[in-house]
Amino acid sequence: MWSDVVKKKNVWENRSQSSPGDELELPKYFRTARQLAFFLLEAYRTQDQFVADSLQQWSRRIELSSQDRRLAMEISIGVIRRQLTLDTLIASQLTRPREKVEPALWTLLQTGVYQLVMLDQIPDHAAVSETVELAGKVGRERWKKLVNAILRAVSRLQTTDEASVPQANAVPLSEQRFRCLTTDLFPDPTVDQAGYLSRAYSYPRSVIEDWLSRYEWERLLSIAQWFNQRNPLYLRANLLQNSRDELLQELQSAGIAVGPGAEPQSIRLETAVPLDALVGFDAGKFTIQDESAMAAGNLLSPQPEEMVWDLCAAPGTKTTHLAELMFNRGTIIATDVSADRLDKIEQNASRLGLTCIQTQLINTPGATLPEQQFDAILVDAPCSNSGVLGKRPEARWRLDNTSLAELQKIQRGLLETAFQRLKPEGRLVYSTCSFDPRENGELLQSVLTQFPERKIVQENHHLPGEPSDGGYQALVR
Ligand SMILES: C[S@@+](CC[C@H](N)C(=O)[O-])C[C@H]1O[C@@H](n2cnc3c(N)ncnc32)[C@H](O)[C@@H]1O
Repeated sequence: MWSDVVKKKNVWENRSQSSPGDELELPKYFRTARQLAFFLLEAYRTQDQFVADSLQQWSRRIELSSQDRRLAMEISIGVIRRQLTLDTLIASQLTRPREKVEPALWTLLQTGVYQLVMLDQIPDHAAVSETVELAGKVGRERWKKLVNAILRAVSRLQTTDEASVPQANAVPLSEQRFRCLTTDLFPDPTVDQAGYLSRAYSYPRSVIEDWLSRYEWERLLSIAQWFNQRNPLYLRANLLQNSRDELLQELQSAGIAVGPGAEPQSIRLETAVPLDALVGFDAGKFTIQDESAMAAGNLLSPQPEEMVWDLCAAPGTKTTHLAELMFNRGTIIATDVSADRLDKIEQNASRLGLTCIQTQLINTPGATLPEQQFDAILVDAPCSNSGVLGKRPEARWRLDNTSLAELQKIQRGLLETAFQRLKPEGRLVYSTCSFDPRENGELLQSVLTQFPERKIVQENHHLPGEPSDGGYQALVR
């Protein structure tokens, strides 16, 4: 899967380890949101397991209302995103060094502090008492005293005052809304911009320094905030099943707040809606896809009867878009290195009623690359995911130059292979969900020096939040 190509790195890896035999036992059933959140975070810390994967693995053990399930997701994803801010708050109230605190206890403190500081809807007394109680429920009575003391101390750090601009005592809550603390916990943003952004918005300092070299302060504040908040989701209407207007009307009649997006097929969901409330999904009327990703298919604009190669295709969100644009006529060879994820392309194609897609596993012994020449090729390369850090909470902690160098090698190899299979009059789209020029335009330009007959004819640069995910696409002829 895509994550195989990115060096796995656990941000907690330097912490002291629990003593042998001291492991927490996984509950038979998860019956509270906070308990589930805690174990999701522990699975991430100890096994480097993504929250979404643990949820899938434990689905039979989860006995929660959809509201509690959402709270568990909010806390676990929020803690992964905002851990540097939470750690700063916790460490400021501890008298002993962090290494002397059991790692699982630290996780529990993070969940409590997240509820105290970041969740307006949870009263402080509930955040404290529920977290203390959870310590007992996971069999760690001895943690209760410290949890109670630290959470109460963090609660006292908060004031009811809010600021509208960054300052050393201000925790960002939403765009131009900051919670003031009684003391300056973060670096002064007028003196150390990178230090403030890194600590208060929770990003590795090296990432912030890189962004600061490319973007002005105000824009960077918007980007840093955008990745930390809940943002609108987009649907792609399957135009072979219904027009966008028909789908808009159907969703509106079901009481769902929606509006048309900027791409011809896109629909913006104005509020968060559980998937099972979205009428028409099983019937193949739409796919969940960000608007900036839809732009890739539209840029390639494959035509009916063409021979198309989608080189990095799984799980097929873009492949199925290409098939819809071709009115399901012609051939799309959809290749990937992940067999499990290739199955997902077939499931998606079947749900959407698309039959022109042929999947093929590549890079395994005996498997070969497609032999023929293509009219159109999509290279949707594995990348740093820097444009989708909000949707992939773990990704911000994996952004570093070593991973980038590995990814660039793969991206270069994929592009070279693709250009060799492109008909002379053919067209290729290179796309990533990153807004880092080093794996976008700069990389493509350097590959094109080997193919001087090819030229970039259009580039889309999507900055995060303007208006949706960050990403890049280039059309080459
Ligand atoms: C950005 S994801 C593709 C998402 C997909 N296009 C979609 O829209 O659903 C990148 C994909 O590249 C695949 N991949 C990684 N290395 C590859 C390689 N050397 N050749 C082909 N695919 C590769 C990964 O398995 C992953 O599925």
